[in-house]
Parts: sequence; C-alpha cells; structure tokens
Amino acid sequence: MSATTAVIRATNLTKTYRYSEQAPGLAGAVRGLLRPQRRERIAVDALSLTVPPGQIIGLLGPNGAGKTTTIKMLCGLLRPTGGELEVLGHRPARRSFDFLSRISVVFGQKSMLWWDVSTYDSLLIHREMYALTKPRFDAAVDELSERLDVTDLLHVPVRKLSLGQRMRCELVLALLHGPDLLFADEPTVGLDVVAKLALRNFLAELNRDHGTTIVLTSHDMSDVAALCGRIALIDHGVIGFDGDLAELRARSGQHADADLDQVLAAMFRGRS
Ligand SMILES: Nc1ncnc2c1ncn2[C@@H]1O[C@H](COP(=O)(O)OP(=O)(O)OP(=O)(O)O)[C@@H](O)[C@H]1O
Repeated sequence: MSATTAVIRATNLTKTYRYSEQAPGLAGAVRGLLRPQRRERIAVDALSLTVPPGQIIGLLGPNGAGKTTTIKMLCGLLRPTGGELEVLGHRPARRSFDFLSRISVVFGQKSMLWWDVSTYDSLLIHREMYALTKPRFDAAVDELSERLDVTDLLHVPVRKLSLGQRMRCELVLALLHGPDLLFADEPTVGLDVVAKLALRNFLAELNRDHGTTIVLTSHDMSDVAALCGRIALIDHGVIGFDGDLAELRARSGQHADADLDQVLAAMFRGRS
C-alpha cells in the first residue's frame, strides 16, 4: 500500500503532557501557585500506525493506556509533541475545512446534540457548519434517520430521549456530512443488548455500504469481536499488538474458545 492511499499514517507519534502538581491543603495550593512542581507524562510514546481505507480497527487498552490521547491527535483536537501524522492527506492539528468535512467523532459518554432543542435543530446548525446544500442535507437526513429508525424522534427535545434513542440521533448528527473516517469512542456504553446490537449493525452497514473507515475504542469486547477485523492494543502509549482476533488469542496463550475479555486480561496481567 502506498503512503498516499492510507487514511491514517502515524510515525513515532508522541504526546507528552506537561502539568504542575500541588501538595494537599491550603499551604500546598499557595506553594503550588508560587513555586509550581512541573511534571511531564508521556501519554503516547512513538506510536506508529497505518490504516488503509475501509477498515474497522479497534483501539483497545486498559484505563490510562493512551487511547483517548491518540484519538484526539488523530482528529486534530490535540497537537502532537513529536512524530509525523497524516490523516486523509492532512495534518490534523491544522484543522482545515477539507479535513474537518471528511472526519467525524461520536462519543458514548459525551453528547454532541443540544440538550434543550430537537435533534433536527442541531442538524440545521451542522448543515450551516458544513455548508451542505438543501438537497444534500435532506437526502442525508432521510437516509440516516430511516437506517437508524429515528424518523419519529427528530423533532423531540433531546432531553426527553432515552439513552439508546439519543445515541442513534448522535449518529445521525455525526454522519450528516458523509465523513470518510469516523472515530467512535465507546459508542455502546450504557446501552441495553438490543440497542447495542442495532448500533453495531448500523456501523457494520455504514462500513460496508459507504466504505467508511472506522476507528473504534471500546471496553465492550463483544463490539470489538463483532466489528473489528483488526485490533491494536495500546499500553503505556505504545502499540504492543496489532493483528486480528485469532492472532491475539494465540499471542495471549488462551485457548481457542476464550472470549476477548479473558484474552485481554491475559495480555494486560501484571501491568503496573
Ligand atoms: N490533560 C492531561 N494532563 C496530564 N496528563 C494527562 C492528561 N490527559 C491524560 N493524561 C494522562 O495520559 C495518560 C493517557 O491518558 P488517556 O486518557 O489517553 O488514556 P485512555 O487509554 O484513553 O484511558 P481510559 O480508557 O481510562 O479512557 C494517562 O496516564 C493520563 O493520566
């Protein structure tokens, strides 16, 4: 695969957070203000990753492994401290209009919809943001709301929706502009098994019918097993494994029927 065809090409991608630490209590707070204790934490450590178009890749790792930091750099929310990064031929941190028009992010734990108004009102705002023509906007709303079964929910204030209903509306909003690359950060968190399956099927169809590349982070191993042909395990800011589920099982030393939870627990056992 040539470098230009990759959707994501990261080489030695690094992020070091600089922060100041403060001792407990009022005295500590005052001392922290006068003489701050500077600290550094390497959250992502020379990570290299190439993702071709149309792939669904699962980014897995224990808490604090560096997944969110990686995703924030990939979508341009954080500027890398070092390394090379190209996403859809762009440097994400520049946040060009073309780049932002071709990516999207959906968070299971954070709503992108306006709480007190209807989903449709949020969609109208996104229509302006992405400069979509009326025919393109109408066609996207029709297709997405039908596929996600939210046609009757679009005009209901978001605060009145159940979590499962809201997540489906979040996806309509996230996909309105037809991105080539979707970052889905824990999209099924808190959903019941029916809602989870519906969302999972939708993501699989989106990938199959539109060729959308999907980067999924999830602690729900059944999502990953069902959707991701490729799994990258991040720990301490580096990729320790990159392959498919069968290879991961073999590497973990677990038996062939072991579920992904058991496999990952074996891989991360003993980490500090
Ligand atoms: N703004 C920040 N300042 C300092 N350190 C940070 C900051 N954000 C994250 N970190 C640290 O960077 C490391 C990686 O954090 P990150 O949130 O990327 O992990 P994660 O894999 O997404 O974890 P989780 O699964 O718990 O969401 C952690 O040690 C975290 O404490």
